[in-house]
Amino acid sequence: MIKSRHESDAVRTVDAAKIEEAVRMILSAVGEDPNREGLLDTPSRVARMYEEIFAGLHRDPRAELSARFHVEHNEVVFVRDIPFYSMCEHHLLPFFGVAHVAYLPQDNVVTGLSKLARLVDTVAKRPQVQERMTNEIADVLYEELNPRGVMVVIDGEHLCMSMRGIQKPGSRTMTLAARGRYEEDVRLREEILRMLR
Ligand SMILES: Nc1nc2c(ncn2[C@@H]2O[C@H](COP(=O)(O)OP(=O)(O)OP(=O)(O)O)[C@@H](O)[C@H]2O)c(=O)[nH]1
Ligand SMILES: [Zn+2]
Repeated sequence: MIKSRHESDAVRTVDAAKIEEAVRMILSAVGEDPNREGLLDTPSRVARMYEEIFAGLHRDPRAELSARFHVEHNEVVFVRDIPFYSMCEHHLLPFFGVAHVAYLPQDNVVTGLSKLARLVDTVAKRPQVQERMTNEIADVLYEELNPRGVMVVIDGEHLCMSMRGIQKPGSRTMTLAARGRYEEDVRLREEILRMLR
């Protein structure tokens, strides 16, 4: 079961003053003058930005799947090409791309299509690695909606591999997580992969 982080401290929000202080320290550590005109508002801007891009730390991904309804449909529901932006937890640089989320309903119970995109968003907006993000989306959907199967494919580009280090822009990382019927049945997985081609 995936827990929302800080469950015991639901009101905890970003400590803007601490981020501002840290940004000023980084600027001065890299040899900049944090007091020059162009940089004066940067620490508070960065604090607001972190509040936005790490907002998923303060949301419970399970709560995103609150909408449930019955539809006469027991075949696959597949939302593909959901754009996401996340932050690599090793370098605090963005990785971004698309997530594809499929599930096989149980007893005609489905969730709202937008809720799958909300789930991707909440899990992405945290310090992450792509593998864990893929697994968290699959686990939350499988545990909360109780479908017969779930499959998640993520296709991401990591700026820590593009703009620094090994410097391979355009390289893409694919990760896959399968649960239930998708874990057991290779033909079901192939059906999803065919739809992605
Ligand atoms: N498995 C995985 N690795 C990631 C992800 N994002 C970044 N990394 C890798 O994390 C690794 C961290 O390796 P380190 O050797 O500790 O850090 P580094 O010296 O900056 O490594 P280089 O990126 O090779 O320069 C790198 O190989 C990154 O490519 C991710 O989502 N999943
Ligand atoms: Zn990285």
